[in-house]
Amino acid sequence: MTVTPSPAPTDGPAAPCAPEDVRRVACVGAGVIGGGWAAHFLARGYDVTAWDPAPDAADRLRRLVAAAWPALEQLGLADGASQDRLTVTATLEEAVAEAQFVQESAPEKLELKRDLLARLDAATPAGTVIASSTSGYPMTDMQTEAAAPGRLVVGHPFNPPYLIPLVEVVGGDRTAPAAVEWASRFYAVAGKSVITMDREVPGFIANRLQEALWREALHMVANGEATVQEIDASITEGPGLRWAVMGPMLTFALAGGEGGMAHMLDHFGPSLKSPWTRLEAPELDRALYEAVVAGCEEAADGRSIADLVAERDRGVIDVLRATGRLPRSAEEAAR
Ligand SMILES: NC(=O)C1=CN([C@@H]2O[C@H](COP(=O)(O)OP(=O)(O)OC[C@H]3O[C@@H](n4cnc5c(N)ncnc54)[C@H](O)[C@@H]3O)[C@@H](O)[C@H]2O)C=CC1
Ligand SMILES: C[N+](C)(C)CC(=O)CC(=O)[O-]
Repeated sequence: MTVTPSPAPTDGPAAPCAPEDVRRVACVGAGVIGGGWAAHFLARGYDVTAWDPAPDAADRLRRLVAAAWPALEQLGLADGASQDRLTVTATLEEAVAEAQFVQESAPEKLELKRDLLARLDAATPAGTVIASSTSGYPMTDMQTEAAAPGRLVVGHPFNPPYLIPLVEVVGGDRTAPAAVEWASRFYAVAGKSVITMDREVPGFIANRLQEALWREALHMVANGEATVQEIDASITEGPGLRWAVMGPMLTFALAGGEGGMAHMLDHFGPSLKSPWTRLEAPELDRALYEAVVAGCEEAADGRSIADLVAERDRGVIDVLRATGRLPRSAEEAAR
């Protein structure tokens, strides 16, 4: 993981301020992820301006932030942090007019992202870094319409951005390396755990891995080999418990006993040639779609989405505490 210092982007005017001096962040697109980002930045004591074209966006955003707030109080709010520091604006231009950092979280549609990033670039103070939450589009493909593409980066979060620390940062062909460095430093200052990638990779790192798992899960549902509930339990009762502590590489190194990864590879490496994986994604036809949706409803067992969000948030906080990423008690926090 690389987190680098904070020079200004090199093309065009310098960034208006150092990452440490940012006070005002704009969140553009305020659904699940934009709302989660807004909650995170508010909890970290920033002023947040937000814009979303949906007619009910302001109410929806305020509800999302209010629902996240108990979890954020448990994590510990920054001095001065308040939901009152959120301003929802009537136009995109107002949202970004005084922004020192912009996080774009609009729908995952390439043409929409291209146009929106160009519009943001035209409206945002010169030099201010603009990050996209995209889950997979390379910035090279999204920055084509912007007049100053050098300040556009990907800042890929994980749901919910106010609880899951990781953000993957990467630029496109026309991004100034200094903008990538500035964004990485800013996210770190804002309390995120940052992986700065030095090249564009399909799916970044974590989604590339998640998609491999997801593809196999869909194959198993499509072929009736496992139910939705069995798939979820196979992770939450199995490897998922280890993955919160140690990633897949070190976890498997331990599978080699005293011999570590070298023995693990000698022992199990040849089995990678077995046809365990199906590599091609299955056809997401109506039958598979309905099987997955019905399976999730069965797994929810009457719990609403709000119930599940609260349950997830409690669980993630417990895991963060148990693994020492958060203080376990008030005494430990004071030390
Ligand atoms: N949902 C997830 O788990 C994750 C999503 N992402 C990425 O975050 C971005 C947003 O995804 P979600 O929040 O899940 O979607 P969402 O559908 O919950 O929210 C999208 C929001 O964008 C608004 N919107 C529509 N057109 C817009 C425009 N032209 N300009 C600005 N806002 C517009 C919509 O009204 C909606 O409120 C996508 O790029 C997605 O790939 C990244 C990580 C995780
Ligand atoms: C489902 N998703 C591909 C949009 C998920 C992500 O991009 C990251 C996450 O939250 O797991």
